[in-house]
Amino acid sequence: MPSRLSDAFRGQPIHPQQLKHPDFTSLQELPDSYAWNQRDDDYPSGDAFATDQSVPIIDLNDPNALQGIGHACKTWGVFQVTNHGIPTSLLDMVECTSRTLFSLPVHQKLKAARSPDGVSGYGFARISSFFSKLMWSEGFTIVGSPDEHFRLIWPQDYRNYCDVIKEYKEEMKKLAGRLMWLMLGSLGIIAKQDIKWAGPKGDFKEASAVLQLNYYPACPDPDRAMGLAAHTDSTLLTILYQNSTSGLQVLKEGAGWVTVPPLPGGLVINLGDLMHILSNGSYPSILHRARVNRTHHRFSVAYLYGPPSSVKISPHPKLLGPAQPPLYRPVTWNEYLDTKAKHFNKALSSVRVCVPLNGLVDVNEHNNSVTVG
Ligand SMILES: C=C1C[C@]23C[C@@]1(O)CC[C@H]2[C@@]12CCC[C@@](C)(C(=O)O1)[C@H]2[C@@H]3C(=O)O
Ligand SMILES: O=C(O)CCC(=O)C(=O)O
Ligand SMILES: [Fe+2]
Repeated sequence: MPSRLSDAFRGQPIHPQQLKHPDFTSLQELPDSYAWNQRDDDYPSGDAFATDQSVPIIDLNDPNALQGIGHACKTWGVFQVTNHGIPTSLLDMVECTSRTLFSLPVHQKLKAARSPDGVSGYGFARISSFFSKLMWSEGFTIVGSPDEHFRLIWPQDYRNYCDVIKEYKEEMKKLAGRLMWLMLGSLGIIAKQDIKWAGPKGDFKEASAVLQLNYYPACPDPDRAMGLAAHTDSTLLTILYQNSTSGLQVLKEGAGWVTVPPLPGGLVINLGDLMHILSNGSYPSILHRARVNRTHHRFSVAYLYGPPSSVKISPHPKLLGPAQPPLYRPVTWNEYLDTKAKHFNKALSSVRVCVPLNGLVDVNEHNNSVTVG
């Protein structure tokens, strides 16, 4: 099992045909390979339902933010934050970098193409291989430093772009650490020593992260196209910046697909599968997708946040008891990414512990170490 994030997909290369990239600007109508039918997506499709429910908005300066976050995590698995401390100028600069990158001619972007078994670089979303139709989007994944790839794209002036990305990642890391403590606090986990990997200062210094730049070109037939198909993130949490064009939708039980409207200066926080595991199933990971727009391009930037590569995430001992056995076996982020690359939306159930009728807890698949009587 590879231990570095950049090697996560060595065993699951993407088929070369899925790496070909069209020039979206030259397409006047939607090619059949991009036209989705309901059966191409496993989940309820069509327009977002008319609903009066909306994703919670939490003001991080509010003294009641912790309670609000706890409620949002339990009932939604997603919320938006304001007063998060990330300067608007930095959000603008990242959007501008992304806009400049995706506006380049395809042959230029392909100089930094993601390799079939790699994580970093330009290409389709990793989940594309699970769908028979193509997604109306382009992505650029950054693991560690963007230098190597940006130098291939902008040989003269890559440094300024790299600096923007580095600053953005640093600011996101601080915010993610803060959100981690709020989420953990809302679960009743408050002591620094309860999460060893938070480090001596409790700043989650060794945490891992991946930055994903997404671009959704304007689309001649948006109702039949799909920007990014329904998925949960494999992360602990994801901090998503979206520009002023809406497109993000989340699936809420009882309400269907709910659009998450862009909030000026706001950021969307998605709970990922690892947080679901850590909370022993009490916080859901949110199923979400991105739709596209007839006249407007859309950009989003996802900061995908997980534990240090060597750390196994498991249901937190503070949440367990005789009546609350662990529902999931321990996994590192890399092991989970490998499982996700094989099983996609069945990944969570494939790391779920089987609870037989005799009350003994056993674990399925690769792990044979946990038996709780
Ligand atoms: C660390 C990762 C999470 C991610 C797969 C990846 O290796 C790098 C890209 C991430 C992303 C972004 C778009 C949606 C997603 C499902 C995908 O296909 O690639 C996520 C992956 C994930 O969270 O599992
Ligand atoms: O573009 C969006 O709104 C969603 C992006 C996303 O889900 C992701 O990058 O994981
Ligand atoms: Fe996502």
